[in-house]
Amino acid sequence: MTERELWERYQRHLCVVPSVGLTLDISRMNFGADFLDGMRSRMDAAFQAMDALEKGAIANPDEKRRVGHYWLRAPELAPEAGLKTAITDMQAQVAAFAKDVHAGKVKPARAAKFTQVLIVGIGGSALGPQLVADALGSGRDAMQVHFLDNTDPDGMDRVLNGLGEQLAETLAVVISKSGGTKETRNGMLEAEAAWKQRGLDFGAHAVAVTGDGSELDAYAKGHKWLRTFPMWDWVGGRTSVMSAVGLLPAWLQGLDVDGFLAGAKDMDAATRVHDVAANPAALLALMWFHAGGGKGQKDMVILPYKDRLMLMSKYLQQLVMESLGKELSLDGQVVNQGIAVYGNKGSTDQHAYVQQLREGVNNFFVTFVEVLKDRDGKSLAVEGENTSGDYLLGFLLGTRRALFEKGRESMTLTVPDVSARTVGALVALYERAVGLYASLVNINAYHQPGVEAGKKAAGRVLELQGKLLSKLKAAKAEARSADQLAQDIGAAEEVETVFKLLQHLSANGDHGVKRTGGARPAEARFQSA
Ligand SMILES: O=P(O)(O)OC[C@H]1O[C@](O)(CO)[C@@H](O)[C@@H]1O
Repeated sequence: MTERELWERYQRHLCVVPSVGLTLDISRMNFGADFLDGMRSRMDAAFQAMDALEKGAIANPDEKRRVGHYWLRAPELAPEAGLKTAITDMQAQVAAFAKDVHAGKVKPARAAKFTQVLIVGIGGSALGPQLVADALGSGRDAMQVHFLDNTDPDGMDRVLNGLGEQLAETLAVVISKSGGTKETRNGMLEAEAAWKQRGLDFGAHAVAVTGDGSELDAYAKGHKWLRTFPMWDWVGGRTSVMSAVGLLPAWLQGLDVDGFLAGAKDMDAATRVHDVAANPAALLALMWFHAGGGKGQKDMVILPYKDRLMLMSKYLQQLVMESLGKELSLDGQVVNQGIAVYGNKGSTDQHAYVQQLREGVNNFFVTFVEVLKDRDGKSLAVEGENTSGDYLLGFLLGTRRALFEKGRESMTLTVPDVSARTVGALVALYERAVGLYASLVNINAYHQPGVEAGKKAAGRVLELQGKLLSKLKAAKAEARSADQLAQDIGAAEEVETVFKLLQHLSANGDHGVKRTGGARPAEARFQSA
């Protein structure tokens, strides 16, 4: 194609969303002239499924749940008055609470005000708040936000020790929809211990966001925490950033929550239309289908040319992969669907994996995210009249061209700035695209049965550890091999897990297990010290 023909193709397929100032360029995706027409009936069915979902149909049949994240920014569209009130009440509660915190009406015992927020959560109960905090935050925020999003002891030490004396002015926000996620429970207990160590009452520094009646809810109430805020079964964790999960941290940080919700609402209006050419979510879903043959054969590389959007790929990794990575279709057929997502930020990635994108295995499509506004205020001319921002665009366009020359496909999302409105709009755009794509490939986007297997297996590992420790204590100073110990606890077949457990126990002082003997598994001996 000549440059002129590409320009024509760019204009013909450019999807413009004036309400949020966003455009989606699909001209560098190599779909044929009849692709969009050929997909029309599938797409119509996807639109109808989405319409039904928004009206309150059971869109998550496996869990028999409704899917209501679109109502979070348009409560008036909720199918029942009770749902609408639940949302507006939640919005009012989190806003009022944050106001009281900022004003020092809700205050810690040993400081005039809360100045720091520690969010404890994982997956959808952390990724949204992390994206928003990083995209929109600054040193001038009302409160600074920190995260515990794993059960890694050293990771937690780093954050808690970093807060140090500031724990006295830190508000802990423990977020878990289910209220039973072990990583979050552990983070909460470790945080509680850190507060206690400084003679502080954790409950007077803590709030929870969780489902009514959950373990966390009971703990928070039982330990007289400051407040609990609701989470509902009709909001999925990975689409919860506009529930109290994301709104409470954003309010506390002092971000433009109204703009965030308004951007999403405007994007919802734009992506609700059944006209594919005008609907960027439909076009995204169709391009994903085109690129991967409806089977996820190509990975989605998310490349925002903006530091503030660096967490977008991490956020979309959960949204896309937990939603679309499914073994079974809605009809129960084995389909093993999914699209792998990765990325970081440009132009940084041009000095890392973009080499492979241009010359290596062609198993991906790129989504560039271009942000028109470089910075607040004027820029320095770094070379001639060129600014750093001019370079950033130059690198984006250069990479887009270099990839296209080698037959590697890309799309470009262009937004005016990184503002609350834009981030809200981007979240809403991808939420809708994921839902539509799921319909195109006939899967349930709203459950995550695969995650349970790993959780169950982890439970078994910890059960084995309990047995092992009892045995080691009973055996006192007698050194035994992993094989012998596995037999001792009636788990001969699980000797590899037993060895891994012993290796970990003996590397840490917590349980008093000592390792002697050789470096190879069969030579190692373990005993209670
Ligand atoms: O909010 P919760 O219930 O703690 O769950 C956290 C995350 O864990 C998952 O259930 C997966 O294990 C995600 O879907 C969810 O976002």
